[in-house]
Amino acid sequence: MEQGGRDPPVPRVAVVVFLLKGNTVLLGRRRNSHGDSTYALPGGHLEFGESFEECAGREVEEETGMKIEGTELLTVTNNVFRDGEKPLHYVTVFMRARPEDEGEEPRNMEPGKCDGWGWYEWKEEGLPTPLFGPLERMVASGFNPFPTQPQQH
Ligand SMILES: Nc1nc2c([nH]c(=O)n2[C@H]2C[C@H](O)[C@@H](COP(=O)(O)OP(=O)(O)OP(=O)(O)O)O2)c(=O)[nH]1
Ligand SMILES: [Mg+2]
Repeated sequence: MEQGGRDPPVPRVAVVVFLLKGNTVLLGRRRNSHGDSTYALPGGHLEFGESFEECAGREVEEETGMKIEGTELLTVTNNVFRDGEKPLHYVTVFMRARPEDEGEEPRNMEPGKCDGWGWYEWKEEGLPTPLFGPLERMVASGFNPFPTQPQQH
């Protein structure tokens, strides 16, 4: 049985990636029983024995065909979804990374799960709507996935 369908249900670990290019992030419109039609980051379930960095690289490649580098941990959030058939609970690990090849464009490798990928500026006017709940809450909290500029002395 799929772990998410366990009875009683258990929290699962997801790893998702802010893939950064210039001042944009990569988002795709979800096709899924929860968060359907909302814009979300590439990512998925942490597999047994995997590091966060390995999971990030694997999920981005599976979903977009792109290889990533400079993968770093940003933050973790706790997310309960009640919009689908069954409630789901994820501890979501947010990473950031850059494309290995900045000139490469993402491909929609899993068209059943995503309508397609695009680069969006990380500011309220630049982001598509609706955003996936966990992402929406991060925007609302003022979270910035970009590296801060080194202090000028
Ligand atoms: N893809 C994605 N998942 C997110 C985000 N925020 C967040 O909390 N999650 C959580 C809820 C998702 O159900 C969970 C797993 O990601 P997913 O739904 O894309 O799973 P998937 O089909 O790619 O998983 P997999 O079987 O390929 O491992 O991660 C996000 O921005 N993007
Ligand atoms: Mg996914």
